[in-house]
Amino acid sequence: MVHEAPLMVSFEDLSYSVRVRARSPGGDGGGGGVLGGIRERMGKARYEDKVILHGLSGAFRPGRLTAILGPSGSGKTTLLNLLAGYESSGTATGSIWVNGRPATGASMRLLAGYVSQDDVILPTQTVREAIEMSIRLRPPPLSQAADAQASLATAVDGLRGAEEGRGGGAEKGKGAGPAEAGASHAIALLGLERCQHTRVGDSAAKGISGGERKRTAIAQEWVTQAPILFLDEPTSGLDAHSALMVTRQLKSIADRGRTVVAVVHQPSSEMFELIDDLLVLLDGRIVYFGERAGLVDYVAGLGAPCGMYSNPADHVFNAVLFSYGGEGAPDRAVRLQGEWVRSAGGAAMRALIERPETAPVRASQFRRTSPPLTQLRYLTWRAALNARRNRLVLGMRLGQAVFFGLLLGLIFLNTDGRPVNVQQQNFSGAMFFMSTTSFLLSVLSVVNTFSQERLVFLRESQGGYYGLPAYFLSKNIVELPIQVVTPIINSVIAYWLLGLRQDGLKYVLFALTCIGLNLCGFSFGLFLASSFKDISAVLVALPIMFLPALLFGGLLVNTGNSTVWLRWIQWISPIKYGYTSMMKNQFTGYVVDGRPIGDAYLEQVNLGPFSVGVNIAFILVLSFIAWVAAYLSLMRLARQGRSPSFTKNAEKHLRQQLEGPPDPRFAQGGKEMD
Ligand SMILES: Nc1ncnc2c1ncn2[C@@H]1O[C@H](COP(=O)(O)OP(=O)(O)OP(=O)(O)O)[C@@H](O)[C@H]1O
Repeated sequence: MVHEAPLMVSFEDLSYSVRVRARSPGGDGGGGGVLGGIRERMGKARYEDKVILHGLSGAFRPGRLTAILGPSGSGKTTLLNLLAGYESSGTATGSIWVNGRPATGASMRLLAGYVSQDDVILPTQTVREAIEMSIRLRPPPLSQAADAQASLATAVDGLRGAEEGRGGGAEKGKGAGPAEAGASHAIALLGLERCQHTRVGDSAAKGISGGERKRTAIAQEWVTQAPILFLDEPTSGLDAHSALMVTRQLKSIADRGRTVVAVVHQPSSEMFELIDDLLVLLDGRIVYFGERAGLVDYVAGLGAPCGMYSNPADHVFNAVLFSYGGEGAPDRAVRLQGEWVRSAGGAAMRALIERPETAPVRASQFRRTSPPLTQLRYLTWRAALNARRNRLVLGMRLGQAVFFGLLLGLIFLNTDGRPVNVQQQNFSGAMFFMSTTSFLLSVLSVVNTFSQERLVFLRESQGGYYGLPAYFLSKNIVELPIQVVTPIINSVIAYWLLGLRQDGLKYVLFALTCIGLNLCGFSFGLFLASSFKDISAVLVALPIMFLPALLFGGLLVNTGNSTVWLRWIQWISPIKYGYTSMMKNQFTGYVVDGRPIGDAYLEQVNLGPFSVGVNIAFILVLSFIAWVAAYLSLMRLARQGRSPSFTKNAEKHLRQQLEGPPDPRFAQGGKEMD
C-alpha cells in the first residue's frame, strides 16, 4: 500500500450563518408580499441571521473514508462546501487546521479535490477526454503519479475481483503518454471502460448515464492525486449496485492514504460497512462523529438498540434522529449534541483535535496547474473540437448568413436601377437592416452558447483547471474565424444582389463594417451572458440595452434633431456607426443619371461628420470596450464563491502557512506521522 503524505483536516467551533429576510410576528412582516418587496427595494426590509451550523468540532482522518449523514436540510452540504472553500455567501466563525496548520476554505482549495452534486462537464467531451483534460491541465506531481500508477494495477485487480466481468484498464495505459496512461487507470478504477468514448451529453443530447457522469467527475478529481477529496452526494441517484461500486472505489482511494469525505444519503448495509468514520448531523449540530463501528453501541447507550438485521444507518434515522424524546427537531438536536459531547466518543474526538497529525504539508501536495501556454493550446483545441461537434449550431450560423444575405438581396434586388427616391429609401432600409442583423445575430449566438457553457466555465475555473486569460483567449481564437467568415458570406451575397456601388474598395469597406459589427456583437453578447446568472435575465437585459441603440441607429430618429439630453445614446450605438459607415460608403459622391444625389441626401439624413473609416474605427473601439467588459465580467464570475480579497499574494501566504510550523497549540501535543 502506498502512503501518500497523509493530511488530517480538523475544525473547532465551526459556525456558519446567512442573512435572511426577517419574518414578522404575523408571519410576513418585513419579508413577503408586495409591501415586503417595496420595503426591501427601499432598503427598509429587516434581516436576521439564520444559523446553519452550530459550533461544529471534529477531525477527518487520512486513510479513512468519512461519510456525513443527516436528514435533508441538516447542513451536510453547507459543512462540506465550507471546508472545501466553496461557501462564501454567509459568515463563518471557528478554526480549521490541516495537520495542525491554520487553514481556511481558500487554502483548502489549494489542497483538496471537490466533486459537487451536479457534476458539470462539457457535454461534447467524451469520458476519456474529460479525464485526460484534468491530468493535462492539473498535472499530478510526478512522484505521486508514478506511485499511484504503480499501486493502481493492484487496486484495479482488487476491484476487478470484486466486480466480475469488467475489462482491464491498467494494461491499456502501458506505452501511452502520462495523460492517456493516467486516464486509463482512472477509467479502470472507476469502471468506465464501456463508456470511455461516449460523449458526456446533457438534457438536450443524451450521453452517458447519471452514474457514469458521477464516476467521471470523481475520476477527474482522483487523477490530480489531491490528498483530500470532498464529495457531495456521490451516490445519490444511482442504483444500489452502482452506489456500492462508487463507495468501494472511494474506500480504495482512501485506503491509499487520502482523506476522503463524502455526503451520503441512505447508505445500504453493504455501503455502510465500507465507511470508516461517520459524522451525523441534525439541525446543524453534530450528534455523532467517530468510527462507524462504534455507532451501534453508541445509539444503544441512548436507549435505541439496533436489531441484528437492521441497517444501522436507517436505524439512526428512524429511532434516534426523528423520534428521540418526542420533542421538536431543534430541541432534539441540542439534546443529542449534549449527549454526544458528554460521551466517551465525544471525548475521543476532542483528544484527536488536540493531537492532530503534525507532518508538514509538502509543496508537492498543492494542486498544480499547467503553464498558461499549455492551457491556451489545450483550450483552443477543445473549443475548436466543441464547435465542430456542435455541427448543427455551426451549420445554422453559416446558414443564417446565407439566408439573411439572400433575403435582403432578393427583397431589395437591383435597387440601383430604380427611381432616385426608391433607391434612397431602399438602400437606407437595407443598410439599417444589415447593420442591425450583423450585430444582433452575433449577440444572440454567443448568448446562446455561453449560457450553456457558463456553468462549465464556473466549475472548471473554480476547480483550478485554467486561468481566465487562457480561457478567454482560446474562446476568441476559435470564435474569430466564425465572426469573420459569416459576415463575409452574408455581405458578399447581399452587396451584389442589392446593386450597391460596383467598386472593390467600397465592398471591402462594407464587409469590414459588417465584420466590426459582428465582433462588437460577440464581445457584447459575452459580456451580457457572463453578467447574469440565467438566460431569462439576459433576455430581459438585452432589449433594454439594445433597443435604445436601435432607435438611435440613424434611421428611425433624426439623431441631430432628437431630444437633446438623450442624444448621447447615438455615440454608444454600434448600429449607428455601422449604418453611417454603410450609408456614407454608398452615397458619398453617388450619381444617378448624371445627377449627384448622394451628398445632398446624406446631409438631409444628418448622420454626422465622420467618414467611413472613422465610423469603422468607432465600431472597433466599442468592440474593444465590450471585450474588456466581457473579460472583467468573466473575472467576477470566476471569483464567485471566493473572497474578493483573494489574490496571488494571499495564495502565497496561505501556502506558507500550510508549509510552516503547526499552530503552537499543537506543537507539543501533536503526533508526527511516518
Ligand atoms: N444561502 C442560504 N440562505 C438561506 N438558507 C440557506 C442557505 N444555504 C443553506 N441554507 C439552509 O441551510 C440548511 C442546510 O442546507 P444544506 O444544503 O447544507 O442541507 P443538506 O443537509 O445538505 O440538505 P440535503 O440533504 O437536502 O441536500 C437548509 O435549511 C437550507 O435551506
